[in-house]
Amino acid sequence: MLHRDSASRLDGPGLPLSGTAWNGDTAALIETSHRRSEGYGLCPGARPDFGPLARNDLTLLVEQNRMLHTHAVPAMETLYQQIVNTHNMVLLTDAQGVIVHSLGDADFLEKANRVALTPGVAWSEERRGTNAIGTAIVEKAPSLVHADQHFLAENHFLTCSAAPITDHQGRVVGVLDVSGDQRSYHKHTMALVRMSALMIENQLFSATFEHAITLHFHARPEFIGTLMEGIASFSPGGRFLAANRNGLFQLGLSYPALQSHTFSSLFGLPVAALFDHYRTAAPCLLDLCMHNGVRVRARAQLRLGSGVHALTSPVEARTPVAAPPAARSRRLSGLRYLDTGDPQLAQVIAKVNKVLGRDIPILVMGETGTGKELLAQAIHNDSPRAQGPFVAVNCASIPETLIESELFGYEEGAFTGARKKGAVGKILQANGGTLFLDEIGDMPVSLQAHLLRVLQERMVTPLGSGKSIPVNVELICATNHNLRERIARGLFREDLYYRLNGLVVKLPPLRDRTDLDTVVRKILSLESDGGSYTVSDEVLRLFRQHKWPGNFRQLTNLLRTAVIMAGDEQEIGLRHMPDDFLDDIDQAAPVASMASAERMIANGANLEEMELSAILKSLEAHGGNVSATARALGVSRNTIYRKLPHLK
Ligand SMILES: Nc1ncnc2c1ncn2[C@@H]1O[C@H](COP(=O)(O)OP(=O)(O)OP(=O)(O)O)[C@@H](O)[C@H]1O
Repeated sequence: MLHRDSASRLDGPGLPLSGTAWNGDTAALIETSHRRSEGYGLCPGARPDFGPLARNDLTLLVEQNRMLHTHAVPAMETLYQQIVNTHNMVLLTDAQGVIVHSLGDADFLEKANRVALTPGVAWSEERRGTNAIGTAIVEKAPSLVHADQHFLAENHFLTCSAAPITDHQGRVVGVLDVSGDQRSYHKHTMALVRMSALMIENQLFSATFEHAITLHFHARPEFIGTLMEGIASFSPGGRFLAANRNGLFQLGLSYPALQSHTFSSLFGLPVAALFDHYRTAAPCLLDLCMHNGVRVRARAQLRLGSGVHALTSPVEARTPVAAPPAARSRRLSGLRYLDTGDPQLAQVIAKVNKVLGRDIPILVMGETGTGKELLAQAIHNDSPRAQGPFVAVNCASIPETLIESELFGYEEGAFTGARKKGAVGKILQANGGTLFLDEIGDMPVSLQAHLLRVLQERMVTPLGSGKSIPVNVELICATNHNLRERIARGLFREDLYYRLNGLVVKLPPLRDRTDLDTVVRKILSLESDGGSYTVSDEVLRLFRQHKWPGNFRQLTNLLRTAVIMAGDEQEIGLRHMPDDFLDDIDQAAPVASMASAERMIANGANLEEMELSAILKSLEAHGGNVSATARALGVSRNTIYRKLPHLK
């Protein structure tokens, strides 16, 4: 019997895992494969002598397949433990079917050697006729070749189950196979091989996309973290990079089709919202709606720079947020980058420049998203401590019970649940560099005295320890609260306030900035990796009128989406704006239309032309939707059709 993968697609493309699910047209497949074998000039009765590779060539082969070998061996060993003493062996081949590694039962090895089931020997169809390895490569699907289904008579004593191992582009990079005495055939072997191949594929995927944002998702939360989960990777800017086999299946798109997608176009959320989600105290699984309307639950991992940061704890989540991709961080690195022509900001930068390296604590005030953290990072980068660490702690996102140990660290056994060897607190981690305490206004009052003591004594005493450690950090704090008001309400210690506010600077909200045009150009260039996108005059005018409650965060996300929407068009127009922005604009429509009407009157337009222009603009803003346009303008759909009959 030869079976090809025709598994039910209920749970995923590589599953279900029971051995009963293969019901392909096996006779036809065998026949086709046998015909191919004849076409290669092979003869069933022949005993071809295809000797293994010389030792040096085998070493080279293993080296060429180093990554596959490294990630496959642990899975092979686990698989072998399942079938030990069943007269079988586990084999790994390269993409051409040459055996790279093998593990086997001693009593079967002698027989296996007879037919050269050993490293260095090729098991492609061209060399050995119909066989599970070679046929899996040709068919790009799991294959089970049993007894006399093998083309060569000398292989009839074998039963072989093989599954191809593919990379993130669906290319076969190797084959995993279990071969044994045909009398030892077991219907579950194929399922085990398929599971192990999937495990290897996922390992390879993780290693390939080590420095990417990775989303683990499934419609059923209990499948996250299992072989069934979909995995998709994105660049730090949100561009789709790759998905594993189950990820492609759940997304319902091929790898080439996914190339033009982003995190936001696939999961309906800007990638920055992912960061924000994990800034909360106890991030739960994300609830996302995919582009095809299917709801999935998800967990994200951010792997930027060195090390893996699972976005499951607020502290871990914070560090990567402060570590944007290399190119971007360079451009956003210094205070000069932030000076884009707004006089209020220029003053902030001038003040900050004067205290750089003077050991004066800086308190940055400003609404959410005005760039407080970016300013703190720029101060650090321009300071004499630039080579030291920059450690950011968001006091609002760490649960009250954890903040003390996060900041001050703890000794082994300091409290129930403490890690075996204790932990170094954030303050000590920042030693020699800068400690950025974001949302300082939210720090619990009970801890404020402890922090004040550290700042005054410049010594940290980890929880549960009698030893104080000297510490040298530059402190920058940020808040969007009015701290004086909090002092009056007894929520913030006055003595700490005076210790923190060496220099107080206030970042202006985006709506008050006079350099919006430059800011937009800068963000567009960043978001398109140096591309030459521009925004239309009309969009810029609306930007100037908008209140921007989310400030830079909102503008950055909006332009990121708009760049993707614009694609090859270089000018971003209203039609590229997200719906929620247009809804806000619609509410401010009277102001907008009055401004354009004034301009048109100045240019000598008559009433009819102005009316037509208003309709066309509204149509553009509503993506050509006549009903929405009519609603926004307070006229009937018929009126629109009467004015623009070509729409009918
Ligand atoms: N001047 C700027 N130019 C370009 N992008 C900016 C600028 N300032 C801030 N941003 C972007 O806006 C987003 C928010 O910035 P940041 O986290 O520094 O703001 P914040 O004031 O600390 O926000 P929050 O109070 O919510 O923590 C980030 O993605 C940042 O890169």
